[in-house]
Amino acid sequence: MTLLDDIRPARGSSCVVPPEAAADLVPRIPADAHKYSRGVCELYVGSKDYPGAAVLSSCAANKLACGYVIAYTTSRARAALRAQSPSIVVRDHASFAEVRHEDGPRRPRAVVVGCGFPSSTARDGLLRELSRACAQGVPSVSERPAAACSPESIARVLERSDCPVLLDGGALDAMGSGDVRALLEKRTGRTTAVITPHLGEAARIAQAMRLDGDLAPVALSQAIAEATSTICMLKGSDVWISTPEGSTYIVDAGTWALAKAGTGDVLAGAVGSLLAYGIMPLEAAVLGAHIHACAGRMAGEGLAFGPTAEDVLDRLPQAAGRFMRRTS
Ligand SMILES: NC(=O)C1=CN([C@@H]2O[C@H](COP(=O)(O)OP(=O)(O)OC[C@H]3O[C@@H](n4cnc5c(N)ncnc54)[C@H](OP(=O)(O)O)[C@@H]3O)[C@@H](O)[C@H]2O)[C@@H](O)CC1
Ligand SMILES: Nc1ncnc2c1ncn2[C@@H]1O[C@H](COP(=O)(O)OP(=O)(O)O)[C@@H](O)[C@H]1O
Repeated sequence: MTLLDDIRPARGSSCVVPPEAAADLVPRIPADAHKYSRGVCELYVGSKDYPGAAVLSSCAANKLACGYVIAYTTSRARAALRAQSPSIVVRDHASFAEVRHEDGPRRPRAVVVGCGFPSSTARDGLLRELSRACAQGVPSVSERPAAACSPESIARVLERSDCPVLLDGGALDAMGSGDVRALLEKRTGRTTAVITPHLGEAARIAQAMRLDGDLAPVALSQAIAEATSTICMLKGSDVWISTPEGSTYIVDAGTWALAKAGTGDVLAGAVGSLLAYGIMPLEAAVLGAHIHACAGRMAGEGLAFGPTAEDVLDRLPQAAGRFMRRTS
């Protein structure tokens, strides 16, 4: 039984989640909390071409509920993160697959993967670039563009992560792999994966899985959630959040101001943080979408052309606080 059960739509239908219902999901941090009890969020993000997505997603995770953020990323993103947010622990991209992820209280409680990994469209170009680079001398492992986002790499992330996993950006191309879908199907309850496609990524997933890509957003989100056994957060002017059981929750609190590069990376990190704190995947998706929408509205207040993703990122803590005040 969860708080959202009160408004759960019947299989195949949808409902709008009012901000009041989302506010009920905001956890109160206990007075005796410590950084590990609040949860470790690990992010395997960024690439040579998109270090910024690693910075935005990791900083977003650090601004919400979890107590400890570890970013596995490329050298440029590590340098940027050290400068912008020294409280985030940074490690080499390649070491994600090598390190023994801590057991006990220090174990990751959520993993975010794929923000800033090139999509299949972008990857075709990068692969050509890689072949050219290889002809001139092999690039360092951590900078190899295609390695991190291959279906095999995403499958390894799923196999190694006994915790909720959120897949975004280039990691979403792995939905086309039967092996990856088999691993996702084994995940239930707390470890159910969350995926965060925008409409373009959703169309690519639908094509790879032979679903009808022309469906309206609610039906498309439901079809993808059921076919991939995930909580699908389909991102557009609203966020359509569907469960593998076939219900869709709509967060319609956003603003055109969020239509700006990088705001999706902020959303991924924010939801990852809530998952790492221990909030169940559906609830984390709904609450994260509401906090993100509220941060977008706050950041856009009085601006003719809206804020940047960095502005939205900066408003996340206050946006979460607004939800708490709404209930008290
Ligand atoms: N600073 C950084 O490091 C940043 C890094 N980023 C990272 O870049 C990576 C690639 O992600 P991406 O979204 O930029 O490109 P991609 O996956 O190829 O899809 C784009 C194509 O999809 C289509 N499309 C249709 N509807 C759409 C919609 N509603 N919203 C968006 N697109 C829509 C449209 O095609 P069209 O329909 O026009 O043919 C469009 O050409 C990813 O890992 C991300 O994390 C970004 O976050 C930015 C900041
Ligand atoms: N017109 C809009 N109204 C409300 N929210 C929007 C609008 N356009 C985009 N968004 C939100 O902005 C975010 C964009 O995510 P995404 O396309 O993945 O961006 P990026 O990959 O550049 O980070 C999503 O959360 C989406 O719901």
